[in-house]
Amino acid sequence: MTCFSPSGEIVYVKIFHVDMIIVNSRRMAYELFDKRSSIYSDRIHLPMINDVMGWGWGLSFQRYGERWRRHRRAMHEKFHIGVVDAFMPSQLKHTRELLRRLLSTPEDYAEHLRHVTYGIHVKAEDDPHIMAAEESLKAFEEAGVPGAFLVDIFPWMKYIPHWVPGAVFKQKGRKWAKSISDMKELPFQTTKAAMLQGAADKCFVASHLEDLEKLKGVPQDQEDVIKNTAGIIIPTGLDTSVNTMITFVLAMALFPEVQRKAQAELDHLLGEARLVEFEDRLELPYISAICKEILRWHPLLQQGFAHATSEDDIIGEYFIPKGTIVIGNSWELLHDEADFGPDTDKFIPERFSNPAARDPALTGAFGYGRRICPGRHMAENSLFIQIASMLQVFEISGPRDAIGKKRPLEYTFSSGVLSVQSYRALSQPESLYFKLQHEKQL
Ligand code: HEM
Repeated sequence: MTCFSPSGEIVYVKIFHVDMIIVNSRRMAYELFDKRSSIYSDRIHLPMINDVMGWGWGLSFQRYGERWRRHRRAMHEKFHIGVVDAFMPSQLKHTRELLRRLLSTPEDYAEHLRHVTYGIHVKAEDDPHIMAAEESLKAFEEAGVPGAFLVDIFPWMKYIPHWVPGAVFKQKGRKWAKSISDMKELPFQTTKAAMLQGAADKCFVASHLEDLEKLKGVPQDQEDVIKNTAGIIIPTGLDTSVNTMITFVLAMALFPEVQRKAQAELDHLLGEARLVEFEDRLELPYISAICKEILRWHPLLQQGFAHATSEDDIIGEYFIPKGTIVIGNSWELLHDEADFGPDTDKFIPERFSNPAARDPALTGAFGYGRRICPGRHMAENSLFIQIASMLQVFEISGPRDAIGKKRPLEYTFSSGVLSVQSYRALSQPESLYFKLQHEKQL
């Protein structure tokens, strides 16, 4: 069953016994996710992810309440806007490494982005931390769509033993559960062991554990809270940041006039004197506008990440029962011409020179209300330094044929929880050009 509010601002859908509303306007998103945030900040319990795969410890899947609040606080303490600049030296160092890697094998740009995004000391190939996180992410891609597994509709199925013929979901779940557990345990144990030897870098886990030693009267399970929170950083932050950068590479190949304008801004400020740094940000308004336009033009989570209601509610004449899935239609909000000016399907960073244009980060690109992405300040810093540095050093262009003639650029975006650009096509050796502009500085 489907019904629309007269204005189309919300759409109500019922699938089997599941109630769902889709929020299509910024006004309604503000009304529900912000003004009524105590009702609209829950998540539904997905038996496949939480019980079969054992991922209930992940902040993103936790129900709204005291447990979630403690995990969210642990995240906030290290990533809020007042402290996040502490990551800048490491973000800069890894961006420089990205440039050097791009210089040697530009065709592997997607891999290089993946490798340097976090600044964890990963081995070049088959790093166990990254492999566990990537397996878990693949599992999430499959299981994160509500209803993808029947056990989400008939929760009693979670009791079926894995050896029952046909219980494929249980066999998959067992396999994924191992990667999900490794993803949480391995980095935590590695850091703890390094701390004991006095050799740990200042990182999320080390800094929390140091604080913990000094604090008195903390709950006994606080170490678990730290471990759980650390364990969710890679799966929530890695694919989102890397794929946003891959969208940037695509946009630069598709819109060379934007790239030229950005490079002119960088050249005017820095010439060949030095490589760009965080301190230059205020003097690079066009680069900052590109960062915003990347988040707006093709948002990675087009339908956000589903919230749920924790109490019954009434919107106008509609009754919204407790347990309703609530989806913020981020694509719609980020393409609303009333907020972003004309031609919102086109990549036009100039739209942000109008002071009335909204900030995409606060219009759905990072989600909504109390659940809004806690890593967004760190992500925005990463985007800025990586985008500015890549534009300063390379010219990015689309595919060429054997004699160097430009070929049309083909690309697709997937339609899963994350709308990921198919970079397989783009990363064919001959297909993307990174022409060097300022090698000396590397
Ligand atoms: C460009 C990069 C990123 C994008 C586009 C992005 C986007 C999002 C979105 C749309 C949500 C769902 C919010 C909601 O439920 O309303 C979210 C949640 C979350 N993000 Fe991000 N994110 C990014 C980077 C990061 C990074 C770098 C981290 C970690 C350092 C991170 C950690 C998280 C966590 C833990 C949640 C779950 C929050 C909760 O359920 O309370 N994200 N993100």
